[in-house]
Amino acid sequence: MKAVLVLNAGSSSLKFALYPINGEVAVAPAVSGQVEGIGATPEITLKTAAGERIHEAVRTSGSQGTQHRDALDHVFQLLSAHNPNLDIAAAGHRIVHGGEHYSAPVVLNAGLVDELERFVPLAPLHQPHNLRAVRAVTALMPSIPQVGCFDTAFHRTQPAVAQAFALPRRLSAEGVKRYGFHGLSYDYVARQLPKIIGERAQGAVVIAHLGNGASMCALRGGRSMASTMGFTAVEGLMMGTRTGSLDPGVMLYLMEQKGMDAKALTNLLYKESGLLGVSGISQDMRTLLTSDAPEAKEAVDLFCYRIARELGSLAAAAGGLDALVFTGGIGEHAAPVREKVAELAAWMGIEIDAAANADHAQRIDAAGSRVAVAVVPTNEERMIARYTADALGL
Ligand SMILES: Nc1ncnc2c1ncn2[C@@H]1O[C@H](COP(=O)(O)OP(=O)(O)O)[C@@H](O)[C@H]1O
Ligand SMILES: CC(=O)OP(=O)(O)O
Ligand SMILES: [Mg+2]
Repeated sequence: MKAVLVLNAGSSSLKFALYPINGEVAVAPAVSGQVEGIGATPEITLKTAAGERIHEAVRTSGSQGTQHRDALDHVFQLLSAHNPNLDIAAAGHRIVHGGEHYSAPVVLNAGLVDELERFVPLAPLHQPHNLRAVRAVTALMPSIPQVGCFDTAFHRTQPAVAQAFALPRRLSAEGVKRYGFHGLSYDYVARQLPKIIGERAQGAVVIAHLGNGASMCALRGGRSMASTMGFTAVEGLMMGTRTGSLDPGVMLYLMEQKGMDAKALTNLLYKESGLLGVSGISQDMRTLLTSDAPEAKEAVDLFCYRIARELGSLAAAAGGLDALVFTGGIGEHAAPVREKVAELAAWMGIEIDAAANADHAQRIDAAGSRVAVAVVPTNEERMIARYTADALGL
């Protein structure tokens, strides 16, 4: 079987897939799986080409970086053990930050990978793992071409005003501006929408990508108009372990009054905050939704409140609201989160059907809802496979 290998390293997950190619990329992967729970207790799930399901713990310890590395080794081990006849023609990678210059998928080489290393400080939970995956493939299969697909690319259609910070011009000229992330996910979901919400897909749409990393995107005519994430993937919504938007004055206070340096602040903003920090219990929405602790409820309530607040802001950027779409691990699976957001956004004409929501149905809006509400499972891997094949002319 000739196939494209897709690797998607998220902050808490490593998703992978093998898409057969036979003239064109298959719609469904022959083999797929993910390591979940990186940062806590990672477990790998693999669906083999024979339909067998393998689920096991990833032997690892230590930091998130070590866990990502062990997860990647485990993926390669399982893939080669279960696919002896595999012919990998190319590899496609999710690369979270492409900066100003990479607004389309690119064929990677060693020099380019070194250049993309510059963005590690702007995406410390992702970029190192994305680039490690590229280097690991080079070491194992030096002759296969590799393509990088950027999370930031989809947002380059945003008007200049949506990408600007109110900073002095010299900093904006250096590229200190809002980039936006989760673009592969928004791209995939936007392409599904016409089938699900009809012509409203061309109107004012807000997609909420709620995973361990979480952001929202306003779209018009299927193109990105604004996003909650900015220069880095820490702006915007509250996330699993990230603060989301924070009064910059808090950082000045922490530096001046508490003597915190950049490293300590990075840890605080990216790793110790969000659902984990507020609950003091877990970064995992599943754990919080089943906990009786009041701190767990407070964390979930804040998470939903922030989404509802940003929804108002993004509707302003899109010039209205015809549809709200949920995706990502939490968006696809956490009915109570969707319910709470809908309740807070009822004033915008959003009303959901409780039974459809509990079933995670594709359309969850109630009959009288002015705004269409949908749940669309994302598929960043499919997007990467397609971009990789296109970039290489496979
Ligand atoms: N059944 C579920 N109910 C509630 N939350 C879930 C469920 N399944 C997954 N999640 C949440 O989804 C998050 C992971 O989302 P995902 O999009 O896969 O993460 P990443 O941002 O690492 O790509 C987990 O942290 C978990 O909180
Ligand atoms: C950009 C980002 O936060 O990605 P993820 O949700 O996969 O962690
Ligand atoms: Mg993700």
